[in-house]
Amino acid sequence: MSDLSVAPLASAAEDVPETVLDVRNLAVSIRTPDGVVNPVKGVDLSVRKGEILGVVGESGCGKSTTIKGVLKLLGPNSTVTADRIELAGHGDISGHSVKQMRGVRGRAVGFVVQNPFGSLNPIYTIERQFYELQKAHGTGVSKRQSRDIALAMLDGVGIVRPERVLDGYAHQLSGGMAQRVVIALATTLSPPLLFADEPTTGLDATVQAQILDLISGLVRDEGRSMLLVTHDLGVIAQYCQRVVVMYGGEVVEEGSVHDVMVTPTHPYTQKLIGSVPKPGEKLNVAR
Ligand SMILES: Nc1ncnc2c1ncn2[C@@H]1O[C@H](COP(=O)(O)OP(=O)(O)OP(=O)(O)O)[C@@H](O)[C@H]1O
Repeated sequence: MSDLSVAPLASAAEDVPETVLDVRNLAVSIRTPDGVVNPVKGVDLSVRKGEILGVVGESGCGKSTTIKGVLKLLGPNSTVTADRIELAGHGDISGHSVKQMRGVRGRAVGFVVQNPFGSLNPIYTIERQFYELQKAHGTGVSKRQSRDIALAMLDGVGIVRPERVLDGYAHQLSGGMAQRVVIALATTLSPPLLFADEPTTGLDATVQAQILDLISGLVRDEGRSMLLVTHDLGVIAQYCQRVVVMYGGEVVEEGSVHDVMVTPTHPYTQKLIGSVPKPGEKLNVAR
């Protein structure tokens, strides 16, 4: 994606939207055999109700570590600190244990990862993965009910003949289908907030657009909010209302997509925007 035409601004009715996630001064340090690294250094960000907040920046700038830090998905060799992480309906979750966070993920925050095959269990049928999710959250849903819910969820993410997918395994799915299944799983318990970390990496351009249309529809049509991590400014321009630009583990710029794209103030953002080829621009291609 390289089209930088900007998505419409939020309507006047959304002038003072509720904040569903407010992260203040998030920092992550990771102990490695070569010493301690600090990939996230005091990040502030907030997601408002009904919006898609884009987090953009070059590879290695700390985007994934930021969201994994919020969700406590980093390994035991990491330390996550924050002044606060306010999640609507849950208060400040910055002090939550890993166990408490298991109750938050799935129910309060759905997570769509970069590689769907990494989050699907290779030895369980897809049906069982839906049921395990219900069990893990103690919903009391029976196997039969879980199957019916799963069929509806798969249908909702555009999977034709969902019963075939339910009875099969992850390795039988294409990348795009697997990501649809992950999206269905991530939204089964109706979390009001979704995190999507480069959800279309490795998919071809047509499928990328289908998946992004699907997840943005889940926000637009179902009143959710989303934090969307990407390195692609075209995706930010097309799908997000506000954007946070990260560089070297810090937020260097934040604002409406329109303002940041049209009048970027930070030199890194200016370079990032300047590096996107414009339609009709002559490219220097080596022969
Ligand atoms: N477990 C780890 N051990 C050592 N370094 C790590 C670890 N996890 C992350 N890092 C480092 O932290 C930095 C930020 O990584 P992160 O994956 O958050 O970047 P990113 O912006 O999401 O990049 P990408 O777009 O490539 O996914 C990188 O320099 C990475 O090498």
